[in-house]
Amino acid sequence: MACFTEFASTLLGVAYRKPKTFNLLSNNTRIRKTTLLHRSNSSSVSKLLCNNIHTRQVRRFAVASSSTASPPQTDEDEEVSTVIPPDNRIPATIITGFLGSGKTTLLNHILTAEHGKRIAVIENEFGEIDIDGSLVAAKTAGAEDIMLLNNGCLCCTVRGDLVRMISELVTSKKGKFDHIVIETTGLANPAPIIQTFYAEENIFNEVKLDGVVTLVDAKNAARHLDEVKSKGVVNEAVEQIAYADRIIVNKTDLVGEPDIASLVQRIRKINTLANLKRTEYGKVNLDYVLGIGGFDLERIESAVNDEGSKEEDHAHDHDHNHNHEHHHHDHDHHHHDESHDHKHDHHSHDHTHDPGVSSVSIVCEGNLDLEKANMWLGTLLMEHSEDIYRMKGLLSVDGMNERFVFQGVHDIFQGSPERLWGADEPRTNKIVFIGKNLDTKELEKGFKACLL
Ligand SMILES: Nc1nc2c(ncn2[C@@H]2O[C@H](COP(=O)(O)OP(=O)(O)OP(=O)(O)O)[C@@H](O)[C@H]2O)c(=O)[nH]1
Repeated sequence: MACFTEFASTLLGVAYRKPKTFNLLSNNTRIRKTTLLHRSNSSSVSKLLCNNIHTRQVRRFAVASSSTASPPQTDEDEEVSTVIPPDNRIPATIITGFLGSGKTTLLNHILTAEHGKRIAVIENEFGEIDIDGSLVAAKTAGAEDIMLLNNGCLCCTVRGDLVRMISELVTSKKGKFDHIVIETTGLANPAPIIQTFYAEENIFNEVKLDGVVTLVDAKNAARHLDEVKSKGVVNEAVEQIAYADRIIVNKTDLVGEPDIASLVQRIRKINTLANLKRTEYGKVNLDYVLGIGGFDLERIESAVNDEGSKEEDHAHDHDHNHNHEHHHHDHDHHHHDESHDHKHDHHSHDHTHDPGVSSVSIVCEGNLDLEKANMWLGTLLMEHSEDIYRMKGLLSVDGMNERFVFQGVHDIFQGSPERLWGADEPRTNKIVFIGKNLDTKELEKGFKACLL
């Protein structure tokens, strides 16, 4: 717990201080059962991702010291394992999506479907006080609990309320529900909501973020994505797609195939990590939206491996996969840069179109030099964490027999050694960044410079 306090205070104080160097990985040969989560540290050398923390089959926060030296080995250290410990916290799913995209429709579908899960709902209806109208089905279906946040938007003013509500659920109703679903307002930016799950000790210890599900209105989304915002103002429609683990292109009954196809293409350029489905009235299999594991280190491999080829249950699956095959086989890196698709140069410079939100992937065989990788990734996070919305990766570090998996949201970084590399398995590094103004060439160059 002390560890978390340390983490939390670091977390609050870090934004304004920059370290000279930054250490992410430590090259100890002993790998322990541990899942680490760090936020950028103010010390001159800060480890985000290391394998020498004294953690014994528990999941907890940790902030590494300002020294690169390993702690003394104790008897405890004899127990060495590469297994990421089981996570029994209550999963929480965030449903987001632009105004009218079908969030409540999906929620009703979740609550009325047969899945045997007892679900607690937190609904953020900005300015509305009546949940009866929108969640009739939910109420009659017997959602375990429906809590309403209606005095502001979750992403702006009522995060404290969210924390209180989740705390209330886990203290007074623990054991009475299996899953929390949070429906945001249509104008919410998911980032602060996601960060709540990591920043609040009580929540982090009891509840794990399962995933972000983003509804996209097949008819109106393109217009929202195109919307020009004042400088510094985010385009929520773009942000909601960028942070998603699951994308549901809804209301497909209202538009023709060409429009849907071009929207899907557009979405893919923003977020190559998320799975995508097309639906009418939010009708998806429940396991598509519950039990996602979007922030689980255990699932990093499938996320980065399937990247760019994850449209499900659709006749165009084959074409889509085919189009993306070369990403994994023909090149050692690739990128998707939305900015190439937009011709908004004529906009006056005090307006921005958010064209820079895109995905960048690096896939490259070889072993990373530990020192260099630390420096590169650490500096990247310190300097660009605001622009890096999400990232996932699987690394091959020289001298480390285990694969190293990590995921991050802005300056929150979580990583762990995972299973051993197979004897004949190619030691391939894979990293996917989703973010704003990502400089593909710089990222590739920086990464490759870390290879031995
Ligand atoms: N034609 C059509 N209408 C849909 C579909 N999905 C939802 N709707 C309708 O679209 C309207 C908006 O749906 P909601 O589920 O309330 O959307 P929402 O995202 O919760 O809306 P806000 O909370 O206002 O942001 C409702 O009238 C739904 O019945 C669909 O696939 N096709």
